[in-house]
Amino acid sequence: MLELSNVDGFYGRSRALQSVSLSVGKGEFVSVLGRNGVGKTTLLRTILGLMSKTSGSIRLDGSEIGELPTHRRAKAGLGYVPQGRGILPDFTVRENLLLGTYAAETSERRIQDYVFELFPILREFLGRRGGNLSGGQQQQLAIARALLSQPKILLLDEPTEGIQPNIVEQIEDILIDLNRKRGLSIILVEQNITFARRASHRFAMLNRGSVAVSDRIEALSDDLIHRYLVV
Ligand SMILES: Nc1ncnc2c1ncn2[C@@H]1O[C@H](COP(=O)(O)OP(=O)(O)OP(=O)(O)O)[C@@H](O)[C@H]1O
Repeated sequence: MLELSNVDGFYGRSRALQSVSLSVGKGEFVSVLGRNGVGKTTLLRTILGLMSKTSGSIRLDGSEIGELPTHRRAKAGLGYVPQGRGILPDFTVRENLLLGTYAAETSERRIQDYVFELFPILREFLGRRGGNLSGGQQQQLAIARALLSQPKILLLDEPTEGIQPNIVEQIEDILIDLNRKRGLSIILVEQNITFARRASHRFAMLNRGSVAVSDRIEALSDDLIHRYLVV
């Protein structure tokens, strides 16, 4: 479904991603792991076309998307939940949700009911300003907004970061359900290893901008965690 080969990403002249190859199959859940600053966010931004300079090949369902602008990649099927959620604080929940529909391939601007079935609180708060929601509610809004772009693959950057534990569990369960029951492919950037282990089929461990190890999640040993994650 999504195939990266020999992808580089640059900030100015500094190469933050080095020759990254990664593939995510249809219905697969892949976690991208690694210490702070190894390039996890940069990898997602590169896939989405948000970096000013990149090279290498990014294919979605066999078509090269690495040269397309971000909005075309979104319409091709990439959904994004950014680090920090990216909610527009002065827009209402309804307006934030509608933004997601603009990234969908269809021209229909409708908030489909299933996002309210996943996140009932959003229906209740439709008229509230996004900035007045709690962190956990904003994260639910960010996921719902991304789903309204009708993605084939969802890219999430640390969705459980800074969120209260009971909501974390709810968000984890919903992401696992979206993958297992609806077959949505997922790339998850996570520091929360317990969640990554529970949710993922495979993992890619980044180190200094490169993929150090890529394997089935069962192969994520304590030794690997010690070598690449423990500070
Ligand atoms: N806007 C930027 N300009 C220049 N360098 C940057 C920029 N953003 C990130 N970097 C550098 O690129 C490297 C990778 O950063 P990135 O944010 O992708 O790491 P990360 O693994 O997502 O870290 P974290 O877990 O802290 O979010 C780091 O060395 C960082 O300092």
